[in-house]
Order: sequence, then C-alpha cells, then structure tokens
Amino acid sequence: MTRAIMHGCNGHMGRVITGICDNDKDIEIVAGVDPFDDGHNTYPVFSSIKDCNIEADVIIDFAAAKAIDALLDYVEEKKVPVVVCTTGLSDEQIARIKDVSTRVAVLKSANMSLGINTIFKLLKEAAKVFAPEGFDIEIVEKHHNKKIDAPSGTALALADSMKEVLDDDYFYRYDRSQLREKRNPKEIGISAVRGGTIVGEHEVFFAGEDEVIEIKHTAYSKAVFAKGAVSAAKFLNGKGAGLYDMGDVIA
Ligand SMILES: NC(=O)C1=CN([C@@H]2O[C@H](COP(=O)(O)OP(=O)(O)OC[C@H]3O[C@@H](n4cnc5c(N)ncnc54)[C@H](OP(=O)(O)O)[C@@H]3O)[C@@H](O)[C@H]2O)C=CC1
Ligand SMILES: O=C(O)C1=N[C@H](C(=O)O)C[C@H](O)C1
Repeated sequence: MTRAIMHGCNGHMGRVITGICDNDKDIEIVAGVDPFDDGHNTYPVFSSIKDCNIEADVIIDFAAAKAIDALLDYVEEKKVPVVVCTTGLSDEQIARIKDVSTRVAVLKSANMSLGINTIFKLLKEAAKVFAPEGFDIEIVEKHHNKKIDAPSGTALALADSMKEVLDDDYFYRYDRSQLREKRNPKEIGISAVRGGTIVGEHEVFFAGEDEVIEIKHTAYSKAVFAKGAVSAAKFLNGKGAGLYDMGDVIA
C-alpha cells in the first residue's frame, strides 16, 4: 500500500487522481494540499505544504510553478519522495530539483502518458534520420484555455529529446513575429495554441522537400496523465535518492 499526499488536490488533475485512488486498493491519498478547500475530500486538506503533518510514502504534485519551492523545502526536510508533474518551472527550479534528487527520490515528468513517453524514443530515431537530410523540425501543441504556461512542458521535453541527438547548434524558436528573414535550418520551431477544453495535443513535423512526416499524440482525457502519475507514485515508494522519469516506470 502506498500512502500519498496530493499536492494541488482541488485542481483538475488532483480531482481525477483522487477518483482513481478511491478505486485502487494499492494506493491511498492520506492528505491533500490546496489553498482553497470546499470540504468535499474524504482526506484532510492543508492550505500549505509546510502545515501538512501527515506521514506519507510519496507526494504527487500537480499544482503551480509558484508552489514548487515550498514543496521542495518540505521534501528535503521530511525526506519524502515526490512525483513532480507541474510544468512551467524556471531554470532555477529545475536545477534545484536535480540537487534535491541527490538526497531524496524525485520523479519529474512533463507528461505522464504512455504515448508521449514512447514518442520520446521514436523522435530520437526520426531526428537522427531526417535532420542530416535537411528536414525542418517544428512542434505544435494545443491545450485548453485554462493553461497558464506556454509552450507546454511536453513540447519542450519533445524538443529536448531530439536535441540530445542533434548537433549543438540546433536552437528553439518560439516566436517569428519580429523576423524578416528565412527560416534558419537549425531552428526547432515550437508553437502553442490555446482554446476551449482541448486536453492536450502534440504534433512534431519533419518537413522536407516534397514530403512531410508527422508524429502526433492526442490525449482525450486527463485520465491518461492521472493513471501514469499513480503508477509513478507506486514506483517511487521506497526508492532511494535519484532523479527518475516516466521511462523508468514504463521500462
Ligand atoms: N505532467 C503531466 O502529465 C501533466 C502536468 N500538468 C501540469 O500540472 C499542473 C496542474 O494542472 P491542473 O490540475 O490542470 O491545474 P489546476 O489549476 O486545475 O490545479 C492546480 C491546483 O493547485 C493549486 N495550488 C496553487 N498553489 C498551490 C500551493 N501553493 N500548494 C498547493 N496547491 C496549490 C491550485 O489552487 P488555485 O486554483 O486556488 O490557485 C489548483 O487547485 C500544471 O502545471 C499542468 O501543466 C497537467 C496535466 C498533465
Ligand atoms: O496543463 C495541462 O493540461 C497539461 N500540461 C502538461 C504540459 O504542459 O505538457 C501535460 C499535458 O499536455 C497537459
């Protein structure tokens, strides 16, 4: 049995995860953290992680970038493993996560779905073939109108997975509105669309002369992320210090 704290328990993802855990005998949410609580949860809810006095095996985090510093303070102090799913983190926060993971188990992933985590591997192979042939690489992501960060954490992670196998001079282009010149062949373009209730779409284009390859993932419900996060929490229970990702869970 894994005892979990749900960080961001009253948000969209926190609610879906709570529902999944209600029907899973191998995991229990023993406490939640969220600034606003309407009292609907069956577990105690704290308005701040620093006030949470319930022991747990793991924390599942789907909250906000501004909440990450206090979360990491708590993780360090209590030595509780954490699954960090919040996106839009600063470079400093990402560096601190790496540092904390030398003392406590941390699993960080911008996307908990099986599909996206498999596409990371496919993209490395595709980029190795198409980039040397001069294909242009573009990523388009689409999300709901409540999303705060852009581009999505997943779009950045997709780009990072390809950059690992490409020449060092590849770089990310987020905005072309000020440009008055042709596309640089070493750009990886990253564009964000926001609207309605789109759960999450990511599309990678390899555009060459007279042919285009498209690799696309569509999430039809937040359950794909929630199921992955629950699997990750069970995986992290009892793990020693280290920086893990969904590749470790799926492997
Ligand atoms: N890795 C993945 O697979 C996925 C990642 N995400 C990411 O997860 C995050 C949350 O997504 P989502 O649930 O849709 O967002 P929501 O805004 O619906 O939920 C976030 C919740 O966290 C709460 N919160 C704000 N500050 C704190 C704090 N200091 N401590 C605890 N809780 C806090 C918010 O409260 P309030 O509204 O009052 O501010 C809200 O209830 C986003 O960064 C999103 O990009 C989302 C889906 C999948
Ligand atoms: O905010 C969301 O909803 C999502 N955020 C993650 C991201 O930024 O990549 C993952 C998923 O696409 C949904």
